[in-house]
Amino acid sequence: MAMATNESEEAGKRVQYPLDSSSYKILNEIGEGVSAVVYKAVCIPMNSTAVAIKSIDLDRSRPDLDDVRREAKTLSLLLHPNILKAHCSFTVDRRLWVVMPFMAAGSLQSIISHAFPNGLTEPCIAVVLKDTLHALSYLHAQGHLHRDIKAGNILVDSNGQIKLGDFGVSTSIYESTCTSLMLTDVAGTPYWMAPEVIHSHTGYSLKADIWSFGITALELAHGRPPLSHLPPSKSMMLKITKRFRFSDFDKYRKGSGNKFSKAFKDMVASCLDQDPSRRPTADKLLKHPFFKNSKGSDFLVKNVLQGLPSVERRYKETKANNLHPDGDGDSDDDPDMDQNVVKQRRISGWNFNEEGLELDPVFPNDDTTVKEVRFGGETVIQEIRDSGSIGVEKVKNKEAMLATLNVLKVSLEQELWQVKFLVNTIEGVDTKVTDSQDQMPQEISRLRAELEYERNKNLQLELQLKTFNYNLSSAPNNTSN
Ligand SMILES: Nc1ncnc2c1ncn2[C@@H]1O[C@H](COP(=O)(O)OP(=O)(O)OP(=O)(O)O)[C@@H](O)[C@H]1O
Repeated sequence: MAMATNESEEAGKRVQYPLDSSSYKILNEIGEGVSAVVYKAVCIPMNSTAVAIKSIDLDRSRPDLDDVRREAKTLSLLLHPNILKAHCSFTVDRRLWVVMPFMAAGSLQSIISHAFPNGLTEPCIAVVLKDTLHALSYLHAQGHLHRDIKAGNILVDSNGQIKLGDFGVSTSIYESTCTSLMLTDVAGTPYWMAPEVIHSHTGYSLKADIWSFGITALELAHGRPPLSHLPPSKSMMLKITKRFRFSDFDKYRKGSGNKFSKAFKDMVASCLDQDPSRRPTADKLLKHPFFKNSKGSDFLVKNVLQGLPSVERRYKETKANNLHPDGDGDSDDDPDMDQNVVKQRRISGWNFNEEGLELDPVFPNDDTTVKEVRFGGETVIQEIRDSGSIGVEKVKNKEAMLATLNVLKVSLEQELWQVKFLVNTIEGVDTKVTDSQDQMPQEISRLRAELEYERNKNLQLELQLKTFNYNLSSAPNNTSN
């Protein structure tokens, strides 16, 4: 496939980056997406300038090829200091190489997951989000939706400069076949998707980016997006069936009620309005009091980037941790990582956290003979190891608890299925995606079975959510709207 672009502009001058792979020397792997690997490399004929190369597997992303073309086209037309513009792109065997400026600190997602697991402070969030809004305001003025706003797509360079990247699913409302400037296809990453993108019969428009922007604000504040403890399909369901309220997410972190300023909460809440027409535009958000005293990029360097390991080192550590969650990863020279590992090894059980709809790890204290399970602040199961008996204590609101636990059960079953699928894939058991004609029927029936499985689970889930919502609305002290 012949597909090559060369669009780089530096300091007002057009700079031609070479369109052949031999001009680049790959140094390290620094990230990976669904069907792409990102490398740090140098461009040899350009005084060995550092670049990032996103190498997209065209076979694995075949259905997304239009996205790839769209990304190249979109980027070639945009020029803004807060938008990451590719230097060039060309094909290498069955892969598309997109050569980009190297953003030395990597993505905000990689930064928070490594160094700020509980989120950034508000002044740091304001710096990041303000520049993201500048990029969004420009994009929207050009009639473009980004459609994948999230911390993983906000990149930072060593000077603390912020750039919005990854235009894989972005699109122009003017290219849409609808006359009402509305789109109808589902694109983006589930946790950050606006409800109308998932569900609406009437389509969605620029305000879908504003929803994702609000979710990104929460992601930066908490270290992860809301509902991310659920598998993606379920987070979508919850978003559709239950109004998402900022206060819901605020409860996730114990004692965090006063953690955020009124201005921050107000700004996020306005982005997360279920009604897209009531969400502010990017331009209006820029005038919000939350951004009034926003600091500059130096502040980010001092408070976030200083002391941060390189993006390649962070990626290596994350990969090692994912491969060896029991701590056999490459952590020899990092005491913080060792501590983490010790913690992970010492988890003795899980407590169900009703408010967060998730499991909290239990760290054993040395003389524990009693292992308890708590629900809604109450001990409901006490295991006394000496006698070997398990006692079920007070169970308040049994039905609601059962419905919630059933939702959790389905979630765990799905995760178990995903783990099995991964194990099979790694072991090479009948899960290889293949192009070969004679293996296609086998592949189709496998996919059919997978689809059937997902459909059944979703049906089950819908039923459970109905019961759950019914129980909530019929509870005597119900205050939800
Ligand atoms: N230009 C760049 N400079 C430095 N690091 C980069 C650059 N582009 C990407 N990265 C790193 O690579 C990681 C993966 O990027 P990529 O765009 O492939 O995936 P993603 O956006 O996280 O996932 P996906 O696009 O599949 O949803 C990023 O999180 C970031 O840390």
